[in-house]
Amino acid sequence: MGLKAVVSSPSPAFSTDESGAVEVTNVGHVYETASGTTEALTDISFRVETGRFISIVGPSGCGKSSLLMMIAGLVQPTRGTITAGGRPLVQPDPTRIGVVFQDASLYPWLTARSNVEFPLSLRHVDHKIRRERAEEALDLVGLAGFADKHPHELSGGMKQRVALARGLVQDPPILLMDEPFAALDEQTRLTMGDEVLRIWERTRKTIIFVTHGLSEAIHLSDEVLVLTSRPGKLVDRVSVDLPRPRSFEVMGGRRFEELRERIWQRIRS
Ligand SMILES: Nc1ncnc2c1ncn2[C@@H]1O[C@H](COP(=O)(O)OP(=O)(O)OP(=O)(O)O)[C@@H](O)[C@H]1O
Repeated sequence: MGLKAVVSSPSPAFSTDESGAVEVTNVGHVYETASGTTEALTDISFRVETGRFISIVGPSGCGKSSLLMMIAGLVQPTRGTITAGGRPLVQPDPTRIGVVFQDASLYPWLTARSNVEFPLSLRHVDHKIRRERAEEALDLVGLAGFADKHPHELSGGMKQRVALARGLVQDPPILLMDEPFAALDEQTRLTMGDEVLRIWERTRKTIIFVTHGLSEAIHLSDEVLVLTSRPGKLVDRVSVDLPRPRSFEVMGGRRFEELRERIWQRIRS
């Protein structure tokens, strides 16, 4: 089986497996454009252990997406270093890091299956294996019966599931998600959050999730990283000490409110 299912409990307190670890050390990024320079991020350092679910929150424009793009190897930091699985990433490598963006970015002329297969076709993976892996990934995201549909035949939530399947198809130990559900209605968003948790508990990938939703960040994560406004700096790491599964009662409780308040205060400051 390509997409490894792990049956032990999620969120180990300590993991010696380095494959899904992410280490960001003194990272900064300055964009240089014709109209001038923008310092997006400054001096960011943190480590994420294998199998942890981390969210990144902060005001608009504080550099959350830039940070994720750097971890993915899509943008190079202008300062500092980033390692994934103990090694630097000088270019995108979907076998090490899968990425899911807000916009599903599916090819409209391809079926769901072919969209998911696409990164494997680029690597000239054998047709039969490609198909098997794509179907396995679609199954994992709950779209087993929809492989032959085209994007226009799918709802917004289903398109995001296809994008998630595409991010998972090469079974990377690390998955980066940049506001993946921001364009969805609230109900679909909640369902998708539960889906991601189910997949995370089954596969135990390291997940780094960017969101504007503080409740969403608390609901999903082991830890929430809080960035300040531009240039983004890491001002707090909030450990979410709520039991899992995060039931309706847990999410409506006093501790949840305390965590939300702390994160909100840090963002405002
Ligand atoms: N390619 C680029 N060229 C120039 N400036 C950029 C580029 N990408 C981002 N920026 C600038 O860098 C800063 C950080 O942008 P980024 O998109 O990383 O922030 P963000 O926290 O993800 O924002 P949002 O929450 O609104 O999505 C912003 O001021 C943005 O305008």
